[in-house]
Amino acid sequence: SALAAARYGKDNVRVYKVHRDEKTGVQTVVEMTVCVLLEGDIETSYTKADNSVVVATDSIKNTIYITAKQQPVTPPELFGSILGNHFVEKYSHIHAAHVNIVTHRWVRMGVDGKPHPHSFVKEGGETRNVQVDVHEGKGIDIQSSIKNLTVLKSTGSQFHGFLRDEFTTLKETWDRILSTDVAADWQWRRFSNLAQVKANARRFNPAYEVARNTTLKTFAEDNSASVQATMYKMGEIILAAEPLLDTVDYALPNNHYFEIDLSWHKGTKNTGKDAEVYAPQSNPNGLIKCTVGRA
Ligand SMILES: O=c1[nH]c(=O)c2nn[nH]c2[nH]1
Repeated sequence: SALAAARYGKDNVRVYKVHRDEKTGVQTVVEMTVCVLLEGDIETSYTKADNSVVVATDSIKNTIYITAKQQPVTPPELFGSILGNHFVEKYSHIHAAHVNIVTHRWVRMGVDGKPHPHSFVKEGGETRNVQVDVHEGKGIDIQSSIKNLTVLKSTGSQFHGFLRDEFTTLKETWDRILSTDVAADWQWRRFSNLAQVKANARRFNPAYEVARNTTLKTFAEDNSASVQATMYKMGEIILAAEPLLDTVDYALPNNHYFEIDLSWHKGTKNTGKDAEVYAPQSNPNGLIKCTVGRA
C-alpha cells in the first residue's frame, strides 16, 4: 500500500479578538473557530514514523493566535489567506494550506435605541464562513458562505404542477408555509497570490452583505413557485453583483409544516384556507441544491 493523500493540522481553534477605538471608546469584537490543515512532503511522518517533517499541530494552533494578534482578522477571507500563505511560505516542504474559518455573529446591542459601544447579542446559530485553500505556486482559492440562517414565510409560497403518477399523494398548493436553513456559498475566481487577495480585500464584506440581503429579500418577495425557482433567482442576483465570483451555491432544506385536519372535533375547519394550526416537521425534509454559474 501507499499513502494516497494526507493533510493534518489543528481543528476547532477558538479565537476572539477585540478592537478598541481609543477616540470613540467603541469596541468591536470578532469570534471565530479556525481549522488549519497542511499538505506537502509529509509522507514519511505516516509511512516511516519520521516526525522531522511535522510542524506540530500545537505549533499550528500557536501560529493562529500570533497571526490573529499581528494581522487583521476581518474580513475572514483576508485573514484566512494571510494565515494559509504563512504556512506555505514559512515551511519549504509544505505546499498547500487549507484554512476553514467559522465566524460567529456578535451583533452590536441596541440599548434605548442606540448602538451600545461594547455590548453584543449572538443571534441564533447563523455564521459567516470561509474556506481558503492556498496552493504553492498556483494561487489562492476562496469560498465564502453563510450557514444556518433560518427563515420562514407564512405565505407567498406555492407548489403545484409537479409530476403526478402512482407514487404521488402530495396535494397541490397555491399557499403554503416555506421555511429553510440557508446554506449559501460563493466561489471567488482564483487569486494568483496573497497580494492579489489584499488588492481585492474591499470586495469581501460587500459581497457578504449582497449575498445575505439578496437571500432575505428574494426569499421574502418572490411568490415562490418552488424552492428550486426561488434559489435560482437568488444566485443570479448575487453573481451579477460581483464580477469576481465564478459560482453561487445553495443547499436549502425544505422544513415542512403540515396542515392538521381537526374536523373530527365538532367539524372544526383547519385545512386549506381555514388552516391556522400546523404541525412543524423535524424530518423528513426536502433538500434542494443548486450551483448557479455564468452562462
Ligand atoms: O419547493 C419544493 N420543491 C420540491 O421539489 C418539492 N417536493 N415536494 N415539495 C416540494 N417543494
